Amino acid sequence: MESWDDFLAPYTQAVEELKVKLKGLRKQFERENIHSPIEFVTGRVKPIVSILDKASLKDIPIDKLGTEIQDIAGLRMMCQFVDDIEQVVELLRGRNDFEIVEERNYISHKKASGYRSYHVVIRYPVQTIHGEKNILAEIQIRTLAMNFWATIEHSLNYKYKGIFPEDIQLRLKRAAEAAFLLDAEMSQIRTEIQEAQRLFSRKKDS
Ligand SMILES: Nc1nc2c(ncn2[C@@H]2O[C@H](COP(=O)(O)OP(=O)(O)OP(=O)(O)O)[C@@H](O)[C@H]2O)c(=O)[nH]1
Ligand SMILES: Nc1ncnc2c1ncn2[C@@H]1O[C@H](COP(=O)(O)OP(=O)(O)OP(=O)(O)O)[C@@H](O)[C@H]1O
Repeated sequence: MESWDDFLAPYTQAVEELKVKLKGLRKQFERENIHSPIEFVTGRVKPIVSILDKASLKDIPIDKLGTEIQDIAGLRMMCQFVDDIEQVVELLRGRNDFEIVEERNYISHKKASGYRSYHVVIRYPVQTIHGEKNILAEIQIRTLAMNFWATIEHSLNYKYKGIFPEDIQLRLKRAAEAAFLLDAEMSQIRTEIQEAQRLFSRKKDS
């Protein structure tokens, strides 16, 4: 079997390239002075311990890691508003530098934990000195509020090793709903401000 360094090299390459490409989208919106549906982008290569944990949990043989674990290369795109998420997904669907292999909508179908995000799994071609290598990468698209909840829940989960007491589970679910309500309220405020601005400029013109 190849070394971890050799195995992970194309994933590292893909994460670096995709970070540049996806951050580039934000820059294009900024340059054209229009609201960017992308607030910021992060990426990481899955830590080896986490790959091994997932493989053992899901009974994945070592020679199938690249095909069975979809998030060895992971990107995350944070949006201000829930509506921005659909716009980002449309932008991804329109690209021709990778192929979308799966979409998972955990916004309309939230997870039992309360987790919300939109996941897009892509097949990305990495150019290597030995030719093209296709790898899978997972892009998670979420609002800042969804990210706030998921980040804290993830770090608490780590401390509790995945098994929360029931009352904590319930409170986390409620906190996820509170984050979702906050998203809805921010969208509503934005719509009202936009309507007021439209009325104001119409009055000015007449
Ligand atoms: N904080 C948090 N993150 C989650 C939760 N569920 C999923 N995620 C994120 O989403 C990824 C898994 O995405 P899924 O689309 O559920 O992938 P899967 O292969 O079906 O499921 P896993 O076996 O959990 O990886 C995880 O690696 C996390 O980054 C959750 O309840 N809390
Ligand atoms: N797609 C992604 N983009 C950016 N960061 C991510 C992505 N997925 C996970 N991370 C972050 O990378 C770190 C390590 O992730 P790790 O893969 O161990 O967690 P996980 O995603 O919850 O995995 P698992 O599904 O195996 O439990 C965590 O801080 C996690 O929030």
